[in-house]
Amino acid sequence: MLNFRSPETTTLVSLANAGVCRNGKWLVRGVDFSISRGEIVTLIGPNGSGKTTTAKTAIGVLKPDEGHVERVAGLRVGYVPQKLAVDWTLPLTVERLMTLTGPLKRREIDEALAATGMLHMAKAEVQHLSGGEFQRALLARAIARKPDLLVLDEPVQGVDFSGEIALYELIKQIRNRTGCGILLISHDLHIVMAETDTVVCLNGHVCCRGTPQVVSQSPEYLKLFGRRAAGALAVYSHHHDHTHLPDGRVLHADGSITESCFPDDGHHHGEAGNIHDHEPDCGCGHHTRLQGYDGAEKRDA
Ligand SMILES: Nc1ncnc2c1ncn2[C@@H]1O[C@H](COP(=O)(O)OP(=O)(O)OP(=O)(O)O)[C@@H](O)[C@H]1O
Repeated sequence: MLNFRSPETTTLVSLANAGVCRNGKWLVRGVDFSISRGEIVTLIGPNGSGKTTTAKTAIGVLKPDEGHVERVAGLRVGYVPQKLAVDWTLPLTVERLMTLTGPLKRREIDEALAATGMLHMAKAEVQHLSGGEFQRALLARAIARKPDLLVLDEPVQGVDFSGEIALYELIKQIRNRTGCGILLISHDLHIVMAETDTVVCLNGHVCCRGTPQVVSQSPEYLKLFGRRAAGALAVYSHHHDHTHLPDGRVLHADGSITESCFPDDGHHHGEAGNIHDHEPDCGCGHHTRLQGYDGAEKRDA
C-alpha cells in the first residue's frame, strides 16, 4: 500500500486564517487546516457552525473575505453536496445522474458504478433508491472524473448504522485505491470515520482539532458496537473552554457571557492537540446544543 502520510505528500488545499462574511456577519472566521493527497480530514460541528461554508471555501466555490486559500495547480475536485437540486417529479436513472453536469465515457460510468457497488442499479430510477444506494450513486458520480480531492458533505445522511459503516468502508477503499485526499463533513459530533487523520471542530471558528481516539481496541466499544463498527468508526473526544448558547451568545469558563467568541477561545490550557477524554456532560458547546442549555455548573473548569 502507498505511504500516504509521508512528509513529501502533496498538499492539495490549505486554508490560512480563512473567513467568510455575508451581510455583515462572519459565517466562519480564522479557519486553518490543510488536506494532503491520501489524507482524510473530517469537519464536525453543530448545525450552522460553518462546515459547508468552510468546505465550499476550500474548493473555491466561495471566496474568502479574509485570509488565504491555496490549491495545488490543476486540482480536480469531486463534490458530493449535502443537498441536490433535482426535480424529483422527472424520471432520472442512476446512469443519467452520472452525466447530469458533464459528459463521461461509458467505461468511466461503468467503472465508477462498479467501484461503489452500483453497477447493477445503473438503470434504476434515482427516486426509488434507498438512502445508502443514493449516497453510493452520488459517490460514483463524484469519483467518475478521478478527482484529486473528494469532498463529501454528510455522506451518511439518511443511512442506517450498518449502511453508515459500509459507506465509510467504501470511502476508505476509494482513498486507498486512488490516493485522493478526502474532506468529510460529519453529521455526528463525536463519532467519526476511523481512518480520519485530522478532525477539525468548527463553531464559527476552529474550536479544536486533533486525531480521533481510535477505540477499536477497547473491549467496551467492541461489545457496544461490534467488530465491524470498530474498524470503521472512531470516537473524537474533545473539550471546549466556552459554550455557544442557543441564542448565539457565548458563555465563558469564568461565567461571563459575550456576544461572540474571544480570539483565543476554543483552546485549552497548554497541551498539544486540544484533545482530552471527557464525560458526556463535560460542557462543551456541542453537548449543550444537543441536550439543551442547563446551566453554568456544566462548564469546563
Ligand atoms: N449565503 C449566505 N448568506 C448568509 N448566511 C449564510 C449563507 N450561507 C450560509 N449562511 C449561514 O451561515 C451559517 C453556516 O452555514 P453552513 O451551511 O456553513 O453550516 P453547517 O455547519 O454546514 O450547518 P449544517 O450542519 O446545518 O449543514 C448558518 O447560520 C447559515 O444560515
